[in-house]
Amino acid sequence: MSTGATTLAIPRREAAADSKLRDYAELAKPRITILELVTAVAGMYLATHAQWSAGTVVATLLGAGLLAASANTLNQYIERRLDAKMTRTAGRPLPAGRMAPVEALVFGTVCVSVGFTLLVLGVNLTTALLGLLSWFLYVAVYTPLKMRTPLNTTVGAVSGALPIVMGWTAGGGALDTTALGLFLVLFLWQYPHFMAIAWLCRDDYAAAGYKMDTTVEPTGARAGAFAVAGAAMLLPAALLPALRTAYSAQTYAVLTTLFTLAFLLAAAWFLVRRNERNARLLLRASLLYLPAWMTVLCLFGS
Ligand code: HEM
Ligand SMILES: CC(C)=CCC/C(C)=C/CC/C(C)=C/COP(=O)(O)OP(=O)(O)O
Repeated sequence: MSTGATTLAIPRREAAADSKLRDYAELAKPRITILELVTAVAGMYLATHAQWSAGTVVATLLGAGLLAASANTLNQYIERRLDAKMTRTAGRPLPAGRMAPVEALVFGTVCVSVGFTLLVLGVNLTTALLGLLSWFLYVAVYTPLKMRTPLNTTVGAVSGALPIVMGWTAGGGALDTTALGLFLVLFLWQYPHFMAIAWLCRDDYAAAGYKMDTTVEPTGARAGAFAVAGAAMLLPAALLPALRTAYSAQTYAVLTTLFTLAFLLAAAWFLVRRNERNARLLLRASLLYLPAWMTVLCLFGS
């Protein structure tokens, strides 16, 4: 009998360790963090034309990844009681009670310390400071502002647009017009991306008391207008990073203009008919737009 108890005990322990690991991963919001890291790789590729050292790539990804994981963890630590009120987030480790808040606090603090140190020592000071700025804006400005004003989105968008610039400076790029162009594309892209989500999750946001564009103006017309404005301004902004390039800039300009127009169309369609289907379409378009733009940028814009 005791043999049976032993064989059963091991898988249970493994399962517990596995679910603990999954909880830590969930604190880092892996899908957002991974896409952020992909943008950093694109920025770095552009600066180095892939003549990069493996050490710098690893240090940049690890450092930026730890900073993003920390920011997302501390955001969930601060919002643990509010997350419990929203269907979308109630199952997260803290609101669901699977993890003690102090555990998340320690994890978030360790990640930001290690991540920042890694960027200072293994990459360069500019990249480390940009990372710290992004972390600070997300944790200390964006997160508390969500309860006060819909302007929170603008602050969140600055934070979310910095990792591509971090990749650029990690690869030796200067804070010049190319860096500004990269920043602007990511900054503007977040308006259609988030206005679609703000519409889809408006009941959740209202239940928790968040001041989002779709809770302070529930018809969604304002959110739709922001989505269209963001996508429209992408048309000139997306051309900036290719200004310094030679012959292939034309191919880049044509392709980027084409799918920015498609993105704009999805935003306009959402503004005109604000329903679940069109909001999902716009969200999906946003998640396709970024990889498409980065691919074209790396192939033809560098
Ligand atoms: C103002 C800035 C932003 C806000 C407020 C925001 C908010 C959100 C929220 C609430 C979700 C979850 C949607 C859901 O559960 O259905 C989400 C999904 C996502 N966001 Fe964002 N986001 C922002 C910027 C970004 C940035 C900068 C990136 C990466 C470059 C990003 C990448 C993603 C990805 C990959 C998803 C996952 C979609 C999925 O679950 O399949 N977001 N965003
Ligand atoms: C290098 C570094 C520090 C990168 C940070 C990147 C980062 C986390 C950007 C913020 C993007 C953003 C505003 C997401 C939404 O959070 P939310 O709080 O609205 O999402 P939620 O409702 O799902 O919690």
